[in-house]
Amino acid sequence: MTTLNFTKMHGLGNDFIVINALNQPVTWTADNIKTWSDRHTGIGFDQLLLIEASDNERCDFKYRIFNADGGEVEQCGNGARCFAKYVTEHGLTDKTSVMVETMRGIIVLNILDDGRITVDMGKPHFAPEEIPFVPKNKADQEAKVHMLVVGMETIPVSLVNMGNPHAVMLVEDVKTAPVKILGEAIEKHPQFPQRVNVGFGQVLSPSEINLRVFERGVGETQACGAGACAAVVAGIRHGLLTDTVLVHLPGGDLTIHWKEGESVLMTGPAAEVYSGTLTY
Ligand SMILES: N[C@H](CCC[C@H](N)C(=O)O)C(=O)O
Repeated sequence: MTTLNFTKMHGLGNDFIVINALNQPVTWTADNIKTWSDRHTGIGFDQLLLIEASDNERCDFKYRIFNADGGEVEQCGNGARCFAKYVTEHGLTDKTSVMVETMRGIIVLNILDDGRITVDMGKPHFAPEEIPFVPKNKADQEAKVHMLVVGMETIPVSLVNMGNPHAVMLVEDVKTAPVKILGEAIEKHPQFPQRVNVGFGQVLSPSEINLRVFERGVGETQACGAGACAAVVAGIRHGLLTDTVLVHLPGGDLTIHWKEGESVLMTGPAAEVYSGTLTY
């Protein structure tokens, strides 16, 4: 039998297990992750976060992210805040600004005096090949809003890569949005070769939105940091939002700041729940 020490954490109800590979040997399979993420047969989580050493001398750590379905992905905003809380409160660093190597590049985590964390999530990208998204034709290639054919419906979506792919749509009321049905259909839509995270945004004012996210490889989560960044960036690009927006997610609120040409900054809380030992 193999054992693994883990710590359960969450960012606004988007929940994780954090595994420190700096002080224990770590080997697993995608099937192990699927079992562990199950809320009946395992611990239950949306993503598994792995702490490793970075080969980049500018970085303090390497941070890897695995969805509940076992797939490794490029970005996790709520997870980044939990990562920052973990490495500072478990004695892995005494810094309050931590540079972390991820699959998509370097992110910077800043712990604030009030315990919240601001994450520099990097710059958004929009070109179809950067999402990635396969356009139907030249007009689709150049569009700012893509008309996605989903069954008998045509859904207008804005596409943003935050390190990971996001398709964002506007809804009248998040409470009645068909998140599961449309989320499932769009996540696996053939025009997204790496699948996609699907955001349902309701504009309340130029500085405030409601948002629900159906996450790639997971399903609807209580919150999605990268999804909040993607929704705000899309709203700003369409002239609907100002450069600093309060995002209300089912699990709580995030503050997102972005100006054209800059990195997206996300600020919010992180919580530790318990530590335990996996045996497998
Ligand atoms: N929950 C994460 C996003 C995970 C994205 C993952 N579902 C993907 O496949 O990209 C967040 O707070 O940013």
